[in-house]
Amino acid sequence: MKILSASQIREADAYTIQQEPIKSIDLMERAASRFFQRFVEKFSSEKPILVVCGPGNNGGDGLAIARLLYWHKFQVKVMVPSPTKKTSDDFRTNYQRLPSGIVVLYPDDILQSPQQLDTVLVIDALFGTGLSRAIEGELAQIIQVINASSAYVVSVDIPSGLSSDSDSESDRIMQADETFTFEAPKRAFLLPETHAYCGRWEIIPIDLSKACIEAMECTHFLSTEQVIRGLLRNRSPFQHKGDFGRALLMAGAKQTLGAAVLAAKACLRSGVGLLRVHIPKDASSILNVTIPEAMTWEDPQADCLSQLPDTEAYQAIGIGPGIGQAKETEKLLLQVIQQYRGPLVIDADGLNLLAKQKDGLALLPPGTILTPHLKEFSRLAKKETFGFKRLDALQEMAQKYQLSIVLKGAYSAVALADGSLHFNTTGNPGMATAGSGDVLTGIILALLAQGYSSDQAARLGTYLHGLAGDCAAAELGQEALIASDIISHLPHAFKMLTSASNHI
Ligand SMILES: NC(=O)C1=CN([C@@H]2O[C@H](COP(=O)(O)OP(=O)(O)OC[C@H]3O[C@@H](n4cnc5c(N)ncnc54)[C@H](OP(=O)(O)O)[C@@H]3O)[C@@H](O)[C@H]2O)[C@@H](O)CC1
Ligand SMILES: [K+]
Repeated sequence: MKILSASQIREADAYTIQQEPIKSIDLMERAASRFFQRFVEKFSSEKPILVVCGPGNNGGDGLAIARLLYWHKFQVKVMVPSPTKKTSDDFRTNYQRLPSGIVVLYPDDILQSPQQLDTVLVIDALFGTGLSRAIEGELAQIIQVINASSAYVVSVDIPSGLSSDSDSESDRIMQADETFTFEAPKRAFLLPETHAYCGRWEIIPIDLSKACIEAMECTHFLSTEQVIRGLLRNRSPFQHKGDFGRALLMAGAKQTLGAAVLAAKACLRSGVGLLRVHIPKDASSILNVTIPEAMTWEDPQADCLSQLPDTEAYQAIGIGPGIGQAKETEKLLLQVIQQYRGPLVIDADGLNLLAKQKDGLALLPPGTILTPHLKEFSRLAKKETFGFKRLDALQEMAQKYQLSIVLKGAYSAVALADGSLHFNTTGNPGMATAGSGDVLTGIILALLAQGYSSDQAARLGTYLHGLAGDCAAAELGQEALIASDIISHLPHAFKMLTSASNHI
């Protein structure tokens, strides 16, 4: 699914108005009535509602929503900007259409007695995608008092003050409990710094022109179930284990063999034909007992990995989980990068060792997959960035070095060599636990060995990892979830993807 920028949405609005054709005010009515339909499915008419409206079309939506609620017996008041403020045409039309029974308040009425907010549900229609600067004055104060109150907040299109495609001033953003957004998700919903402002969000379709949206050039996408399903290959009855690839996993050091075990189990649970694990000396017995399905290759050293095994026989290599940062291991990583010609996935200390090199990224073969979390990404980029700037840096890195990079977190962002960014839609906070990243490496390694391209393996692997985590959390809760639970739910995740549709 495409994630449109604010200007692309404006373009789609304008195209729809012209081509459908439909008047702007009628498109606003359609948006308001779709919002209203969803709102009444979720909320009863018992709680009084305050719709806070800004001067533009988001405020116009708010006024139309207030009218529809009033007609359906909700107790509703509206707040509009002071009369001296400039308002949009469609705002004014909907202001004129407001039934006389609706009480109209001004910002001062609320600022003078903010305690009234504690007993209402607020519908936030102050600013939408037309926000062009930080909010100031009375409406900034309104946001602050609503955030300080115990009001439940449902935002129209986007939390007011949150810019959909660029960084925003954090003290002037409405903190929504829910956001009903029109037609397409907004980028700010997916970033670690801003996603919390939206609360739970959902898309309200308003039938903008499909032809227009399809024709739009886009760089940001949501990895929906439908898209991911299209990536997963069917198995034919005549395929044998040789068809599903041989993978080599280089993982573990003396104190961190668990990482090797987790990555290896996840790899085997993700469809690989054969797996060999390169581990430190004397660790074979542990691996043989915990994962009898895996073969091992023992390094001459007992503390860390130091020597390159014969890599010829493998379709893909995964390196990093638990390997530590010993000098010998650093040398080994560089040998792998420079000598191996198949696809690679690099994680954890593999990334940290890479970040230590002067220009480590330039050494990577095109198509390599990196799976950093935020801190590892900063180390690779050699600078710390935040919000949209981090996203830009991610896109730039993937494009410049022709890599697939999975930036892990809520809505993990998968940046591909073609400059596109794909936000993952599965996963939950229970997965922020030790070993979770090792599991992801194992899954991606298995997919690479099976012949998935690196951009497919990065997106599909990230989705499956999150989906298995969601299955585990549904059964066990988020708090008790450990990385092994993600692995044990991988079969459910694969089955869900190959059976009936459940996720967005
Ligand atoms: N037909 C359509 O297009 C549809 C649109 N829809 C709805 O419209 C919303 C977008 O509407 P919008 O473009 O009017 O922008 P919105 O965010 O309401 O207001 C911004 C206005 O305020 C101004 N302004 C900006 N920043 C400011 C600030 N910090 N402090 C003070 N003022 C500021 C800015 O004007 P400026 O001063 O920059 O000239 C602008 O006039 C969208 O989110 C959706 O809800 C739906 O109905 C579907 C159909
Ligand atoms: K809003």
